[in-house]
Amino acid sequence: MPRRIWDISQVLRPDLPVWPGDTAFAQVGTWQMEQGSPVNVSALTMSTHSGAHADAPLHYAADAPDIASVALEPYLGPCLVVDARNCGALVEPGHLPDLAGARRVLFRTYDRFPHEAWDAQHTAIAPATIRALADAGVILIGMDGPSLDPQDSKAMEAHLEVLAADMRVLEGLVLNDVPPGQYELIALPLAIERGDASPVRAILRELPDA
Ligand SMILES: Nc1ccccc1C(=O)C[C@H](N)C(=O)O
Ligand SMILES: [Zn+2]
Ligand SMILES: [Zn+2]
Repeated sequence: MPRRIWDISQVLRPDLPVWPGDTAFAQVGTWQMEQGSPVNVSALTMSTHSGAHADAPLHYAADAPDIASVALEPYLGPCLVVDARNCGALVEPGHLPDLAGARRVLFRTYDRFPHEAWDAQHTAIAPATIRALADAGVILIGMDGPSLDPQDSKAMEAHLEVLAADMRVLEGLVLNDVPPGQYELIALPLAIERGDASPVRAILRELPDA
């Protein structure tokens, strides 16, 4: 019996909601078969933070590693999905379940992911929660919201806690159809030189039978 896969990625498309003022996703044909080319080739324009993506430490620290330099281990392996839909503005330490030794934790904050419109009021992760996860040995934090910090944050406190613990980040995941529990995460970033982030094709897969 094949292990079930949940695709937790957003579809990258021209009307993809992006951070206010950020680069819209665009795709332009450069060679087209309908114009006699033997192949179709296109060019993409997009924010590094489009859709489901992995932040590089470079995003929140000017001299920190780019996305091409980070080790890949955090982005694949056992993972805990947590239902954090009723936490209000911030996921606080008191909202954490027993992590059961999880090294990768994904937070679901939406009943239904807002595919059609940017959510400026998205739930964020309290800095104290990041610290509690780091103290528990977590190496990767993911969420369905577009940022660990509130949209109007200037201090970027959650990201700076991630930096202090050298944790890795996934944002913009789609967790609508994923029950809380244990999975295998696969969400590898592209090796983009000087990249402050990279889109990922993120999936969860049923764990193999014990
Ligand atoms: N596109 C941006 C432009 C400016 C500031 C933030 C963003 C974000 O998308 C938030 C980002 N994903 C983050 O890691 O917090
Ligand atoms: Zn980001
Ligand atoms: Zn971020």
